[in-house]
Amino acid sequence: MTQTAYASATPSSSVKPVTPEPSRDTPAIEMRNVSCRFISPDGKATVALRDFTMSVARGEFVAIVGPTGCGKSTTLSMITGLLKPTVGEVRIMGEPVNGIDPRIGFVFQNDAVFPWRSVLHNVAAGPLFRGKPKDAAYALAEEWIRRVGLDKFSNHYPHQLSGGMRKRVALAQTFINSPEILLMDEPFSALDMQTRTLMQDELLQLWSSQAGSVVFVTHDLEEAIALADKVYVLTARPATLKSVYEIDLPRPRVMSEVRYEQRFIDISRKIWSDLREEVHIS
Ligand SMILES: Nc1ncnc2c1ncn2[C@@H]1O[C@H](COP(=O)(O)OP(=O)(O)OP(=O)(O)O)[C@@H](O)[C@H]1O
Repeated sequence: MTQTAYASATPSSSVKPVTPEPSRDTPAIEMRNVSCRFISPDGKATVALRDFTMSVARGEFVAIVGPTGCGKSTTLSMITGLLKPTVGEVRIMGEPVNGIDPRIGFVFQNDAVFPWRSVLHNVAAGPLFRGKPKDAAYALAEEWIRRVGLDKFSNHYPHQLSGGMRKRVALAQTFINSPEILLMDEPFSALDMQTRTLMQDELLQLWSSQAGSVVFVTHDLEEAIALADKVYVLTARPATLKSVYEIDLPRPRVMSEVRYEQRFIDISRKIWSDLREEVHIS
């Protein structure tokens, strides 16, 4: 585990020139000295993020933790292009963010499933929307439904499924589009502990079968450490980057076991001592 001080983040002079076909070395996501300020209708300013720098490599799994309301979701919104930074720059595969990018997939706390569509129609919606022929889209949807263990529930509607099953639908809906970048905002926080552990295992299996990068926002430090290659710790609002930890736990990781390993406990203790100060401030 190595800790990188914020001040030692890569300087902006090392930004590589934009090329039509970025090399595999170009980070999937780069946020350089990004700040975000909201102005309310009565003119009050809220600084949600200040001078934030992050680089996510191809295929890397990054988790972001920080006190409530510090600016974690705001960070994801800027990667999606839904929100523009007030200051600084966000790049995707070496190019400035320009609107909604089809290479990016999302999974949020609330399931983005259509309640009036069956599991099959929900999972097929993405490929159909992207212009895939109907037969191919439904065949692919069936394949993904099988991969997330819902083959017996293809014709069920979301209200007939448990929270964990709906989350599986959400994962199938996202992974079917082979996203190069996956953004996850507290995706499992509404689930009970046991289902949550199963879903974390499932996520790691799906992620290791594709070459995508993940940015995973969570309140749960143990979840962040168990899943990620790197954990970014944010300060209390206005959030700045406090520290970055590389998580050197070997893969594949088994969620129900990894938390009991001594190395995991040591890493948790170290990062928690950093995060605790911020949670107390907020
Ligand atoms: N559109 C907006 N307009 C005004 N203020 C906003 C807007 N979006 C977020 N904020 C404010 O910016 C700050 C950061 O919000 P954000 O949702 O990014 O925090 P968070 O770390 O994801 O929170 P949580 O941990 O509670 O999910 C908060 O104070 C929030 O009220």
